[in-house]
Amino acid sequence: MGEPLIRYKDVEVHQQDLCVLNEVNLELQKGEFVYLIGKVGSGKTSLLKTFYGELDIISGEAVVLGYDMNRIKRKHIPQLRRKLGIVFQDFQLLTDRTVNDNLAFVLKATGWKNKAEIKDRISEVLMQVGMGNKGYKFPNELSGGEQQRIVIARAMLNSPEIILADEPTGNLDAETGRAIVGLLHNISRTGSLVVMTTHNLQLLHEFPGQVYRCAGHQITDATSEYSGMMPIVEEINNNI
Ligand SMILES: Nc1ncnc2c1ncn2[C@@H]1O[C@H](COP(=O)(O)OP(=O)(O)OP(=O)(O)O)[C@@H](O)[C@H]1O
Repeated sequence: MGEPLIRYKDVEVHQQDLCVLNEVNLELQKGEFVYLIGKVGSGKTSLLKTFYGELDIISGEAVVLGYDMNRIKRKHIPQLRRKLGIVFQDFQLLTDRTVNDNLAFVLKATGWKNKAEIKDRISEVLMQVGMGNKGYKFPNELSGGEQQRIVIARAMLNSPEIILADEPTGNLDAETGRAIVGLLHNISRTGSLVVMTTHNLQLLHEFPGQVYRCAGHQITDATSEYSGMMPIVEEINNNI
């Protein structure tokens, strides 16, 4: 195995004066699909926010894509974020422009200049998320699930090594949510590390991955608890 893309050793995560998590030890590798689970307020989002420099590390060693997150300078954070795909509620689509223009906006902001290359890249990511024919639409002309696909397409634009998704299925019906997680799962198979938070434990069976649980200010590897889990429907059938 190569150098982990995210390596945390005895990290403490705070929200202002509150210690949210301590002794966080993680090594997350290329191509892994990682779930962060845990009750409301257990620290999942806070941990994700430390990965992209939104929340400072209080103590411990934290390295993300080679950046030392204890010492990273503010001016280097945009550089790091360009290598990450972020799928968060706070990063919604701009409602005053089409899908194509939303995506072009990000590419231009990250240094793309050639119009033909911008157009090609946009078509490519829209195809990848199954939205090849929706580029001309405005966000409010799309369903919640379609908008989430576009948000994922936007996160993929610069071929990030890591995708961070905070409850990407949060506002979606079960079937649409599954399709979104399926999409993220496929992206991880192409070599990106995908880290997502969820409250929907059924997903852990359908799309297996590494599972970390936040509870009692600690994070523990819970993968083995879910690797043999059976879908609820099968369990019921087998019990009849
Ligand atoms: N901006 C903030 N300022 C102060 N405290 C915060 C802030 N954001 C979160 N917290 C607190 O930090 C703790 C962890 O919150 P966090 O959002 O990381 O939990 P979570 O596991 O992601 O919860 P959820 O499942 O509801 O999304 C909670 O006690 C929360 O109240």
